[in-house]
Amino acid sequence: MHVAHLSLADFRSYARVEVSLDPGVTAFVGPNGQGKTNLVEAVGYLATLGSHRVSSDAPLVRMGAERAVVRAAVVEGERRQLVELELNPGRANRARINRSSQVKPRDVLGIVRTVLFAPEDLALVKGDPGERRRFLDELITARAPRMAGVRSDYDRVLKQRNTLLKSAAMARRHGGRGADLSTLDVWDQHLARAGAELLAQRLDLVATLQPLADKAYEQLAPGGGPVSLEYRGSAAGPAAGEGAQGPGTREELRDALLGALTESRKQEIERGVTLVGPHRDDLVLRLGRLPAKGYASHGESWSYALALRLASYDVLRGEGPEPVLVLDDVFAELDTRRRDRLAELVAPAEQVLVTAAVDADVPEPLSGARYAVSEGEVERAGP
Ligand SMILES: Nc1ncnc2c1ncn2[C@@H]1O[C@H](COP(=O)(O)OP(=O)(O)OP(=O)(O)O)[C@@H](O)[C@H]1O
Repeated sequence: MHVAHLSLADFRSYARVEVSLDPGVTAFVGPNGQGKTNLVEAVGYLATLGSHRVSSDAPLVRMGAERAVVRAAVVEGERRQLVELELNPGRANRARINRSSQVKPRDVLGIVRTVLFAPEDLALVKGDPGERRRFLDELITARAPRMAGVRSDYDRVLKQRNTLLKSAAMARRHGGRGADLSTLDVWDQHLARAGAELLAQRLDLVATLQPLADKAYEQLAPGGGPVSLEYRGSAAGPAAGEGAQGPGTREELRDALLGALTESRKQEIERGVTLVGPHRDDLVLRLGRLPAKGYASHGESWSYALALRLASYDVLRGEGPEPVLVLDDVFAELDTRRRDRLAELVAPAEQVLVTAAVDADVPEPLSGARYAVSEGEVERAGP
């Protein structure tokens, strides 16, 4: 698939901007802070309903404006669809497909598919487990958009369960008899059901990613691997991910989560927080025998992050419409060898959007359409 037209209103620094795009490579080039990333961030938002830079929508709305609108014409084979998202921080966002009446924002997921490479990706390797969970969850949602609903169910149940545990912990600390925990069993059931679904998808994804990430790393840094991915579940036992060879059944995973919740209940009531479940899990990335986090060099960490994104691209491309590749400011961060390898690997994709401060940062294999971005103006600069 490719994005044929992007239209923004009050998004980030843009009051209004219209950009027509062709398949193949398009580079947005211009000095720092001119709005290049803002453009590709909007494309990413259509694919994930989130930004790769911020966790809330408020910074995406132009300062002083009330709402932002992101619109795109998306072409998949013979089919052309128009997707529109209206961002209303503090209120519900709205969405439309083909100028229809309103749909739920989640209904647009799957129309635009992206794999986005950005300097922030280094945190996949060096950052906290939350970064890697987000990576996995965004990818499982791109593979199966209905997972957006499962994720939000899980988050909602977790929040309610935590509120209950917190009030129990507070009551204990203040010498009371403790809060009414009779509903905890019900929350456990809900949490285990949504958690098992999430876990099953994550385990399946990790098994699918593993050989692809290893191959991608070898292409980027020959001889530097192997890389291996291990899902580390907070609920002990193979069914829940610890040392798992493959995903267990939903029932096995649900039972493992329920068992772990029962085991840690006393501690959870003391601490006032849910201690087991997919929200506490991690993806351990190894390079050779060592964990990449804490051991890999800066260059190796970069190669690892790029390999994870390339593997994501392979997964999505193998299962559905080809995603748009977005490379936001990554080439300036790489040495010549890695930069050339990456460029060769992504060049054949149906659509590649690149941002760079100067022309020289766009490698040769990615020569294509150019837009100059300066002071909020986006102008075709070639060819
Ligand atoms: N909500 C907002 N309202 C108005 N301006 C904003 C908003 N969010 C970001 N900006 C402005 O957008 C600019 C940053 O744009 P962007 O991140 O796209 O830059 P860039 O061209 O990619 O730069 P670099 O090469 O440094 O990454 C900054 O000047 C910032 O002040």
